[in-house]
Amino acid sequence: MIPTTPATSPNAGSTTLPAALRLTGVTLRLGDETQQVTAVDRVDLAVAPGEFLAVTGPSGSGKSSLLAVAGGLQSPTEGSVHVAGVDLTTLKEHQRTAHRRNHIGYVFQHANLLASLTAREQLLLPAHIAGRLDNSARRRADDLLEAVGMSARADRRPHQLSGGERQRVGLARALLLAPEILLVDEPTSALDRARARDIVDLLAEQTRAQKTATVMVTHDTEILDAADHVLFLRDGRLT
Ligand SMILES: Nc1ncnc2c1ncn2[C@@H]1O[C@H](COP(=O)(O)OP(=O)(O)OP(=O)(O)O)[C@@H](O)[C@H]1O
Repeated sequence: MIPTTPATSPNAGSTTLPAALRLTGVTLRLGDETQQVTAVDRVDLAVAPGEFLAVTGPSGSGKSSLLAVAGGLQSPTEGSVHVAGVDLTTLKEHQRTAHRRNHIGYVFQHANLLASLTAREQLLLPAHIAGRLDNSARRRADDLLEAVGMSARADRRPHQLSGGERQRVGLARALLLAPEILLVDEPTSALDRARARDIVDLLAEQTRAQKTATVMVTHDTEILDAADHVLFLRDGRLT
């Protein structure tokens, strides 16, 4: 049986909802024996549904590593990572992939859209891959395109969209399969100030509307106010 843990979120302020994402004593060491780096160092973290957590810190502080471990893309050297009640570190590779697909949405730094697909098709692709491309997925895609203000451009391909519009599509795509957890990597690095504000406000709004447990890592200190909580990372340690 897969163990489950009903944890509450210690950094969730007034919320007492069980954490959708929980990292306990997580350490990630990278490199070989001659040159080893502790990229993530004994991190404890919990994020509840509808909570927007921002993690910031200097270059090399471990932000991307933390996100990779939280999303099950990298296994921690020590500690546990609970996603929707299941400890990823106890799963086999194929189980972890399936669990990730069902419970986690990712928003990447550069949207990572496929050049040949329209905005609507970008959203439908994860449903197709998951074998869930039905009428309800199509309706949800249209609703999400509307929510991120992209209905009028649903038939455009990435080269016909601005950087901000591509990020909006990337966010809508990440939300298509209604993930409990949304992991966001430097969403504003390719955007000007106005578009950066736009996308981070949209992230906050969608976190509440879709009740996702959202973790955003960013250098961009001007967008931190959109988050419910901000944690600082230095040398892999949360402060
Ligand atoms: N594959 C790897 N092998 C060895 N060390 C690594 C590897 N990947 C990252 N590191 C090191 O781990 C530490 C954390 O890196 P990470 O990329 O997580 O930081 P970051 O805060 O995301 O940095 P940035 O903001 O510059 O993207 C750094 O010291 C980095 O040099």
